[in-house]
Amino acid sequence: LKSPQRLPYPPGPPPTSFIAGNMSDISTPNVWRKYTEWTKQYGNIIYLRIFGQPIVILNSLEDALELLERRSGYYSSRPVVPMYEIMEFSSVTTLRAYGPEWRTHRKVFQQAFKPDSCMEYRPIQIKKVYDMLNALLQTPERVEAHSRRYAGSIISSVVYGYDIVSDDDPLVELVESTEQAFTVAPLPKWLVNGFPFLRHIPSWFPGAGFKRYALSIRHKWHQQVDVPFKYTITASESLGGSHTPVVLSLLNGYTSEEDNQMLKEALGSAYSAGVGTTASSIVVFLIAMVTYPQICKRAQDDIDRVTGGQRLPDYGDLKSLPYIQAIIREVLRWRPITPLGITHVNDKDDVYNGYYIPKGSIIYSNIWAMSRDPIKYKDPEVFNPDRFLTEAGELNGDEVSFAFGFGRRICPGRHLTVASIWLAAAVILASFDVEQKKDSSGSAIPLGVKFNDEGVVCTPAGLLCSITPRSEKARQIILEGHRDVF
Ligand code: HEM
Repeated sequence: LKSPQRLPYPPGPPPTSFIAGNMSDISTPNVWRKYTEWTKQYGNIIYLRIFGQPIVILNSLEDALELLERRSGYYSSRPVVPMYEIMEFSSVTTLRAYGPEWRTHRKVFQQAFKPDSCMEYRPIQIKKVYDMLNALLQTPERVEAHSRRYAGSIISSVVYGYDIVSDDDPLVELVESTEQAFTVAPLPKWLVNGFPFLRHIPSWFPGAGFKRYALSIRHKWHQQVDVPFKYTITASESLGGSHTPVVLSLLNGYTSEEDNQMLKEALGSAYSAGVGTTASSIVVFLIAMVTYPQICKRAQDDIDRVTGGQRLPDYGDLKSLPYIQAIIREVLRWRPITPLGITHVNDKDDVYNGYYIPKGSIIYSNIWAMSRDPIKYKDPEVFNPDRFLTEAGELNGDEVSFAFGFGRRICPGRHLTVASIWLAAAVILASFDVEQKKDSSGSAIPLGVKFNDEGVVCTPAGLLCSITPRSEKARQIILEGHRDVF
């Protein structure tokens, strides 16, 4: 038998620089589209090298399932990124190396966000969705901020029992900075990522702006972990009511100093990982509704059939509204928020399909390419929820779970987020007409939306659209419901 090292690496473009390897190949916006294009030339598994670091891109679902799920015992670590290290983001659940501490984090997530636990959070989601509807009645043009607040206030209420009451809440500000740092820090534009010794430069040194930025983010990350946690402990007496915040319900199981720290970090990570992703998915849903008015109308008809236009839909209607569930699956597929997933690393040499995959390779799962599989998803650029329905109008088995990653590192917040997005979509459609904006002469105004094209997440911003109550009755339902739940 040949030793793995003697087998070829998977195919890929030749390096363009002796030292930097394929660096120039990957330094382009929307690089996931480029990787998808490359499959025509190199096949589904592509190999690159950057400053000597092996990189493997998995473009097909089958390969990702084989390596990242079936072999997840040794494909579940994360790369060391110097910028993240300086920020101390290596303590974020998402970025922790595979090992006992990461396992403790996952235990926290399993306890807090497993399907059964998520059922208990539904009253919070309902309350927060009324809040969002009310905000949309007043300032529909601020829809992106309202979606963010909806997503953020669900997590902060569930986890900390802390009510976010305004967009300039300090917790919101903190998480915005750390979220942005999470997405830009791994980019090759930071020299220190290619030359790790630069991390030792003192922050006052000329040209060490990267270090000052990273240290300021470190400080914010520590605050994000500590401040809301302390709030819950200090205010625990007054946080009675129907829901016990996750911090208080789990605290007794994490009493040692190390465990307590893990609990804090995991819950701080939930907030970081769950706000922008959920809010962006709601914005993608709105973009789809404005772009495909006939789909919006069909969904509204479906909801009216179930509610008679006399009330808002809620979780009790989930099964009666499969088309709305199909819309959410299509949202996840059409514009994946993490088009290249979160990178995995293998901790031992491996052989796959006759190719050598060296230990320590950085593995990208090209979720973008998987969502564009032309056999599974005909006309992949078209938003078409029907691809998730059978002829009888029932949901098929494709839950687009690849949008949430793979194996042991699969997104632990997926049950919560799908429920939050579904509810937001159902009540917005029940209450509002979501259409393209018109100027005073009646001409349609372009959507104005731009998707972030670099970094870890691909999120939309700048959406312009018209969101108006469907009727006086719809307005009344929101106002009365809002009064009742608050
Ligand atoms: C539409 C919304 C969301 C999307 C598309 C999404 C997607 C993802 C993806 C692709 C990963 C990487 C999985 C892998 O490494 O293979 C991930 C990890 C993670 N997600 Fe989500 N996510 C969403 C919402 C949430 C929410 C609401 C939470 C928290 C409640 C959350 C918490 C996490 C955490 C902690 C990880 C890291 C898991 C680990 O490394 O072990 N996510 N997510």
